[in-house]
This record gives sequence, C-alpha cells and structure tokens, in this order.
Amino acid sequence: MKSGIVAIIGRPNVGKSTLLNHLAGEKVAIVSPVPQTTRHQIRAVFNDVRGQIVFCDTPGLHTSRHALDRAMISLVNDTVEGADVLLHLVDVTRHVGDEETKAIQRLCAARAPVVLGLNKVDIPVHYIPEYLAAWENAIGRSLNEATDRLMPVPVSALKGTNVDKLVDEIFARLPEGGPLYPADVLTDFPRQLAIQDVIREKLLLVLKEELPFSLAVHVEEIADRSRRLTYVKAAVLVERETQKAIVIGKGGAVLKKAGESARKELQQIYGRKFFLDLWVKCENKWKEDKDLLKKMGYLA
Ligand SMILES: Nc1nc2c(ncn2[C@@H]2O[C@H](COP(=O)(O)OP(=O)(O)OP(=O)(O)O)[C@@H](O)[C@H]2O)c(=O)[nH]1
Repeated sequence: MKSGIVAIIGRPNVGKSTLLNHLAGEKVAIVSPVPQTTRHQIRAVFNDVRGQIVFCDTPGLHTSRHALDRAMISLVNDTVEGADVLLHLVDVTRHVGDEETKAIQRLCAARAPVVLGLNKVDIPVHYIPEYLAAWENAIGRSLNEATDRLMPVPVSALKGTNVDKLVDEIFARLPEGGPLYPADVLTDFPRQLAIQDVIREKLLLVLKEELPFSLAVHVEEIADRSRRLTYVKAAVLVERETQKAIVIGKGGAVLKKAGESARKELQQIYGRKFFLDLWVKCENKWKEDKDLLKKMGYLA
C-alpha cells in the first residue's frame, strides 16, 4: 500500500475543483472550505486498492509585498515542504506568465517530485510547449532525463481525459505506507471534521467563550438522506454534569441557537439542507479517551 500528501499548486481557475470533482464518488471525499485546524488544508482524500492520496490546497503564490501575502507564502512553503508529491496544475489555454514562472522556480527548489497537470487540453488552442520549456529551463536538463523530478501529464479535468493517468503517476511517486486517515471513517472523515468545527464554533459563540476547553463535538453519524438533505447526529461532550445545563441553556435555548446558525453555515458551504440532531453528553474523561480523540480527528 502507498499513501501520502499531495499539495496542489495552481492559479485560480486552472481547474482544481473540476479535477477533484471528477475524482469524487465513492473513492473520494471532497472537503469544505472551512478553515481547518490541521497543518494541511485537506481538500480531498482519494482511496483505491493501491492506497490513499490526501490532496491539500495551497493558497495562491502571490508577490510578497504585504504581510498577508507573506503569511500566505509561508503557508505555501509549509505545505510544499510537507508534501510527498507536488501537483502543479496549469491552464494550458493561457500563456505561462510571471506568476507561473515564479511558481515553477519555487517548486523546482522543493525536494518532492512534481507531477505537472497540463489541464484543459480539450480546448484546441494551447500552450503546452511553453510550459514544458519553462520547466525544462528551471530544471536545467531535458524533461526526458528528469522524470524523477517532473512528469508532465496532459489532462482534461472537465472531460475526464487522462485523469486516471495523472493518478497513476502520483501513486508511482508516493511512499509505501498505510492510510493516513482511518479506514472505517475514511470517505467522510474530512467532512465529519468540518461539520464538527462548525458546530463547535457556533456553540462557543453562543456560550460567549464559556467552557472552551471542556467542550468537544463528536459527529457520530452523517447520512445523505436525499439529494438535498443531510442528516447529522452529533454529541456535544462536556466534562461535568453541571456543564450540561449551561450548554443546553434555558428551555434548550443555547443548543437551539447554536444549532440554527451551524445549520445555516453548513447549508451555505455544501449547498444542501442539514438536519442537525444535537445532544449533550457528559463524558468526564473525553480528553483521555484515545479512541474517541482519534474519531474526532485530534489524534492520528
Ligand atoms: N474546457 C475545459 N474547461 C475546464 C477544464 N477544467 C476546468 N475547466 C473550467 O475552468 C473553470 C475553472 O475551473 P475550477 O475547477 O473552478 O477552477 P479552480 O482552480 O478550482 O478555481 P479556484 O477555485 O478559483 O481556485 C470552470 O469554468 C471549469 O469548467 C478542462 O479540462 N477543460
């Protein structure tokens, strides 16, 4: 089995979402844009008999004039350095440009091998030779001799052409190893974590930061009941019986308010309706329960 982190690097509009959506289905969980607490911004987890690919996002590679840009660059650097394979996705219907040249230089300096996804080849006018030349120039040797560093794959994420080849080339470059995310909760694990984060955040907002360290949310069940409705059962864990009353609120007011605003946000993120079944549970040792911590994504 193989497994690893694949950092996707690409300008806006190159087709990242289209590519990941094409991989979607039973094998992959597409992740919401909710800010994640983990080091990597996981976008999708792909599984098949060969192993597991964890696709991570990188924010755009901007110029470093502003502090925010610098912070973004450092995030990109972290993701790039932590990745096993770099997926440089480009839109071949656009010329290479300054931003892309910078990205190539940055990626060239990284240690991980690069798979170059030359996307949108279904459009007849394209600049594939420009991209190959830019990479060849950066590497300083011919691409035929540099397949250990760079593997170009022409694809159409929209039509699905050659996407399987892209995945093959990624697997070929991943290290041996078991899945990074547990097999039983695999496909829905990232979505579970995202939903947990939203519910927890809304509860803390209503509670005005009361109990932040005693409270956790464990999503126990997610079921897509129809094309439009997702059912979520989640336990709100507290450490003491007395805290239960605080979280529930007078006549259930706190839970209701937090649940409503979580429902609205989830609806916005996923574009579907949510039914949240929230209940409060006293688990006085939840912080020491390794199985539970794993299930909630706090422990690997
Ligand atoms: N013709 C063609 N169009 C594509 C292809 N891949 C993506 N597109 C189109 O390009 C546009 C941008 O695609 P997205 O998948 O949203 O791009 P993205 O990289 O996720 O964009 P950001 O979310 O802004 O980073 C959409 O209109 C897609 O339909 C492709 O292979 N061929």
